[in-house]
Amino acid sequence: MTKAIKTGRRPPGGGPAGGAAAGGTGPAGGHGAAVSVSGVGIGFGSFQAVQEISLDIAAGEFLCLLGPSGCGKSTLLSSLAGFVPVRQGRLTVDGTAVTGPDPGRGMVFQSSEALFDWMTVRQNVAFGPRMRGRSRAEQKKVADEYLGLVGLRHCADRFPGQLSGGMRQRVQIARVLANEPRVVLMDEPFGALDAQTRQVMQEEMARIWQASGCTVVFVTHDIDEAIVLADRIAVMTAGPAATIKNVYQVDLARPRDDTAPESVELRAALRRDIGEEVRKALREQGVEDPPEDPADGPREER
Ligand SMILES: Nc1ncnc2c1ncn2[C@@H]1O[C@H](COP(=O)(O)OP(=O)(O)OP(=O)(O)O)[C@@H](O)[C@H]1O
Repeated sequence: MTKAIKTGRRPPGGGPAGGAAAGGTGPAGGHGAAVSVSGVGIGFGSFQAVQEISLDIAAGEFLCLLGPSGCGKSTLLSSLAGFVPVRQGRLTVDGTAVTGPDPGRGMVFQSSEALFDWMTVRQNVAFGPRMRGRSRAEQKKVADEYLGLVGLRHCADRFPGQLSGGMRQRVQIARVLANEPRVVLMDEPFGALDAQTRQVMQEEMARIWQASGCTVVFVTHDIDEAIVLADRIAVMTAGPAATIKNVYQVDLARPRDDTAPESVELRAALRRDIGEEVRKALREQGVEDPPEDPADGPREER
């Protein structure tokens, strides 16, 4: 039986649910790492963006971070990437403290401008292996392997500017995976795509994740996207000093059926959580009577 279970504020670091290829091996034999976020606070100057964040993410798990705009999702992801130091608490990957960027933690951004426009698609994907001193033959082999995984081997000799937005995002994902990361951090990677392409990319992402065996931390505004992709969904409170409001286990068979009663129930719970936080933020901004249903308020979630 499938079910969605609210596991509360500080869940134990249980393994992935839903029968995914958790901890499996990818095309290059990679596998996910366990990520621990323990009592983490992050700030900028006098501003405390997030505080007391604790999450244990199992090796090979797909965790979605969901929350109102500006609550600190990207900030937490940037700290996991090693770009922003934490002020309080500790971040570890397989028990080793995160102290800076590392190729073992790959980041996929919302904008595919991160690609090198003057390089072909294959050269973009081969960039990491090239930097690591792999031979030309190995670079090509790895690039073609990951381009195959994202369904773009036929585009290897094209330039990014000759591809659609969805294709460019797939190249970005292949480029990150070619570094054989054990953790992939994704910051609204499909946020700039049209609805149809986004849906296709979500299906592709589920397949790529299962094939690669990576641990994924995926930031999104989109409740439906989180339900399609996640083993667990961590909902953040509104900032400043945002923290984890609730964590939901998504024990739904893959591919996900968004009309299943459990999906409908989970969507309602997530909308309620986000709605409460959006209304709280609006009240703090001086809006006296924010709308009851978040769907009537700012479109921070779907
Ligand atoms: N470099 C920085 N300097 C100062 N404040 C920052 C910096 N980066 C982020 N912030 C602040 O930290 C808070 C969290 O920002 P963040 O971008 O992490 O939120 P978010 O949840 O990812 O938002 P969105 O969903 O809109 O992308 C915001 O108030 C933002 O203004």
